[in-house]
Amino acid sequence: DDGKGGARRWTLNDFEIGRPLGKGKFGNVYLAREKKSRYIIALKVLFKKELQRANVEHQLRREIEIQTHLRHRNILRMFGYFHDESRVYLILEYAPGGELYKLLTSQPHKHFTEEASANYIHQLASALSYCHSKNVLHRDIKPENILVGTDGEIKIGDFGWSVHAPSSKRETVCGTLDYLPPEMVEGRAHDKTADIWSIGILLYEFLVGRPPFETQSYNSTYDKIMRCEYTFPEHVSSGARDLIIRILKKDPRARLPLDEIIVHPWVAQHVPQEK
Ligand SMILES: COCCOc1ccc2cc1OCC(=O)N(C)CCCNCc1c[nH]c3ncnc(c13)N2
Repeated sequence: DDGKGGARRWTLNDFEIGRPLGKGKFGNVYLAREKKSRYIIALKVLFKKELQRANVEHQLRREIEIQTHLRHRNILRMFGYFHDESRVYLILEYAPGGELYKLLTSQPHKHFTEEASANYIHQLASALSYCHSKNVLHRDIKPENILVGTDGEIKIGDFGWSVHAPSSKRETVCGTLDYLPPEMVEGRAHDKTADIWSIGILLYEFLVGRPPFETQSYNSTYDKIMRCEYTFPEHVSSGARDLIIRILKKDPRARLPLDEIIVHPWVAQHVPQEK
């Protein structure tokens, strides 16, 4: 053991496995406790066969490399990993609040208050600003990948698609288009401004309860994203509309930069500034 805890050789024997926290694409996440320290963690178990079948081992290596080096209160820590003959295990910070989208759908009106939304966006923008300062893009920011820690702070979790900037990686866009900016929908080159777009989508979804371009079909969502066409329900305040309009610009260079999102008047009025 190198005493740093990060580089030591962990094995499954070092942990007591608790209840499942959720089922993912390539494996499940379990509550677990490291036996010696009694430290509670989340253990994500991935099956090597599944990873090989989907040809994502390189992506997982990149994700482990990235996430083990990121340190930010709003980014889910990855303390380390190990593997046996059939599985890869990720040792992760445990987020007791679970998935943010479950919190969103359990709200009485299916959307967060303006105060909660402003605090979440402030935390997301500072986490992304930190990632961008390390030249890391996230590229897959959606409520399913955001977890809730103790006393309600949020943690960006799944880094399944993060890459180093700039990138024109044309990974097959599986799943929803809702969070992708026009340049990624068209598979063109994208950079850090793609993450800024998805923060605008998330802010709209926190306030309204659904993403702005959601429709019944892939094609009509595609068209609305390309036309940047969306409307606000009347309960959304003018301050929140102003911020969203300044973020959801089709031209990536016109989008409000992260450090201006953090100090936007609508955010500042809801977030205690000493953070
Ligand atoms: C390649 O993988 C990279 C890391 O991906 C993840 C890290 C941590 C995760 C989930 C991750 O991916 C998504 C996923 O597997 N699910 C959808 C399963 C259930 C969601 N989590 C439930 C959950 C509740 N309290 C938690 N505290 C910490 N981590 C959690 C959770 N989940």
